[in-house]
Amino acid sequence: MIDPDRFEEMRRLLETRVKPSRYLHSMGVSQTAEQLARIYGANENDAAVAGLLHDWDKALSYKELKRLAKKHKLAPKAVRKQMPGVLHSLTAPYSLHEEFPELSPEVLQAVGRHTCGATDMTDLDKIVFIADIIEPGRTFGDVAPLREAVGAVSLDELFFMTYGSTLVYLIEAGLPVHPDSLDVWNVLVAERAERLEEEAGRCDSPASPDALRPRGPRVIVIE
Ligand SMILES: Nc1ncnc2c1ncn2[C@@H]1O[C@H](COP(=O)(O)OP(=O)(O)O)[C@@H](O)[C@H]1O
Repeated sequence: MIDPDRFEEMRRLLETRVKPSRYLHSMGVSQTAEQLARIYGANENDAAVAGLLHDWDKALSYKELKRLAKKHKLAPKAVRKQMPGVLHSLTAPYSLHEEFPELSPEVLQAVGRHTCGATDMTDLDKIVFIADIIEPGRTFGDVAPLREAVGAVSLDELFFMTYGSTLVYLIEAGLPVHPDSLDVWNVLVAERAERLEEEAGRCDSPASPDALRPRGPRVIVIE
């Protein structure tokens, strides 16, 4: 738990570290992540802190990011060379741990996964990833359906939609995609198929045993 005074200190340090537009984006991600955590029952303090600090390493040059990524073995050479834009998320847990040793592993992990995700995302990881895309300051891409889906669909479904939209965006823009992202996507597709199958098993589809039961209140079960 980061207390309000410490949060305020982190906020001020971020403001002096990154450019104004990045600072505003970070404030938007922090607030959006906190709201998502409230809606989906995750830790609001962790979400607000991870959202605030997720772009901490955007202040570093590509040269420095590549050096850190190589030092900590965070990305293969092809990724360091072809898509240096993803490196800030991978290096940030190391930089933030040095700067703020009290940050929990959960918060550091969510920061580290905010760009490319992972095959085993926690709810906090998903929340920070989604907040980065849908915070109010984001104007690019078609984020409206994602914003409309908040609270109307499960967190897993919202993350599936958000991850898919970032991949579509990258491909349509002719940009390279991190090689691990296809693994992430395939896990999300498989997990979603399981969820849909479970849901279909619970509702009155012709294939479900429920559909064969008599309609109307013929039997009242009192538990
Ligand atoms: N899976 C991915 N593979 C390769 N590049 C990606 C991937 N996801 C995002 N990017 C790119 O990485 C950069 C940083 O993305 P991100 O961290 O989401 O944005 P921001 O730092 O503005 O919050 C962007 O240029 C984005 O297009």
